[in-house]
Amino acid sequence: MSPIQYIVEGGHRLAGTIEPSGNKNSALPIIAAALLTEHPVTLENVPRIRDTETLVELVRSVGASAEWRERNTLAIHAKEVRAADLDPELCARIRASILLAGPLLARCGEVALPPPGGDVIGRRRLDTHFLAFEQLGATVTATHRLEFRATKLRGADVFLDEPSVTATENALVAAVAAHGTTFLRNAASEPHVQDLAYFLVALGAKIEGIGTNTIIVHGPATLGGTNYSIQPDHIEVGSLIGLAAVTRSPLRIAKAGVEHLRSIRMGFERLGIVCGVEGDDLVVPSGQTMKIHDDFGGHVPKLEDQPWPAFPADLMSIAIVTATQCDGVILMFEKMFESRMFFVDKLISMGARIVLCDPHRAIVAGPSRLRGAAMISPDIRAGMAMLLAAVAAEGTSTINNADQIERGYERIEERLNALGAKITRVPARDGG
Ligand SMILES: CC(=O)N[C@H]1[C@@H](OP(=O)(O)OP(=O)(O)OC[C@H]2O[C@@H](n3ccc(=O)[nH]c3=O)[C@H](O)[C@@H]2O)O[C@H](CO)[C@@H](O)[C@@H]1O
Ligand SMILES: C=C(OP(=O)(O)O)C(=O)O
Repeated sequence: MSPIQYIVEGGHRLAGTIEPSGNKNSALPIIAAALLTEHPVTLENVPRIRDTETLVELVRSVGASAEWRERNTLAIHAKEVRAADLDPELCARIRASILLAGPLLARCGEVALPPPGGDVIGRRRLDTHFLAFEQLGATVTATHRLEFRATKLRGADVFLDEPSVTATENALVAAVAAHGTTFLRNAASEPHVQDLAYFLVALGAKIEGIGTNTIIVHGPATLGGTNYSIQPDHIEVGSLIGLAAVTRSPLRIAKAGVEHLRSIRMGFERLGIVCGVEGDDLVVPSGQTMKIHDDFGGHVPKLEDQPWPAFPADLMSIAIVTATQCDGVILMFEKMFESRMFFVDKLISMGARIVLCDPHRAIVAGPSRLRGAAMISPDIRAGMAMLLAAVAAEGTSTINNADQIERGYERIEERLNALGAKITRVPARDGG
């Protein structure tokens, strides 16, 4: 695949209706969990993005069939699987390759995985995965490969040392195959963790406490096949709210999955952006005040991310670029990842007024006029934040390494152009 560059002519107002794709971070664990059953599974509303394409290649490499039926429908049949010879290069492309550990351990009794990749946004520990697998009766050896072995997985009362999303997902899948009841305490409860749990229930698993931080699994389940539709991507919805705000454009985000948007809407409301709900559509009117709400007594407010149901870490970059267009001062506090904020340098060179206090905190003072610039996308969300800045800026911007954006957002230039943006997608000339 040749590297991709976006050339963006900024300053155009947008309008119209856009539907979010299926949730990337649901699709990935669900595709991996389809390996748990020997019966056919059909998944609808699967985002056709680089991360899902890579995981599909990995799923095929362990002996399952995986065919795209329509653009976003994926049929998987894992009649037989072998947990051997996973391609290190494919595993290193995505964080989600670690999600093969749970289903392959359950199906094959052992698995050796090359280390996962994913966004380079700070240290990404796997200790919580190891803790959960060990408590479920597996032995774990982590050297240049991650090796998991269990002749029999046993239900256990597991207390996760942090509510890690992918560790909860791996533990949940393993618990479905384990003998006895498992309690997963201090579990992550993000919409994608819930989506995976509902998929497992559709296969025949018995799970209580979905959406809470104590998940109870009664195993082992006798699993069948299913047809399952992936939920809309709440992170994409948040990105589109940011897009509407920075371009001062009216947008309707159709089929937005509004039940999962409370903390996201609350975060944007702090920036003076208020969305309406009509059925399952989210409406972002133009004419927002874009005035940052001070804390009581006129104190400088802050927006911080935390595990669900709080404001999600994957929207922090989008919130920062949005705040540059709002009137007032706000502290943006990225609590979870230590390298996600460095991209603000680029926003500063475009004219934004931001002080990066340390790797976790940035003060944004707005509004400021952004000018087009040459950028390189470091990760999915910073890349999307740069795209928002470029669409809002005066003049032309280039974003190299746009492949990163396409790891998480499907046909984004085509879909934003349909709203009135001017983005051209070309092979990068300088390899960036
Ligand atoms: C494929 C996938 O689903 N990736 C998502 C998943 O990654 P992933 O599952 O890798 O992320 P984790 O939930 O494990 O943790 C993310 C980071 O937050 C830290 N942490 C976590 C919990 C906590 O209470 N305190 C804390 O500081 C962890 O130490 C880690 O550095 O969840 C992240 C956090 O929502 C998202 O950014 C990723 O998009
Ligand atoms: C960090 C992300 O993805 P991953 O965990 O797959 O790298 C993301 O979706 O923002």
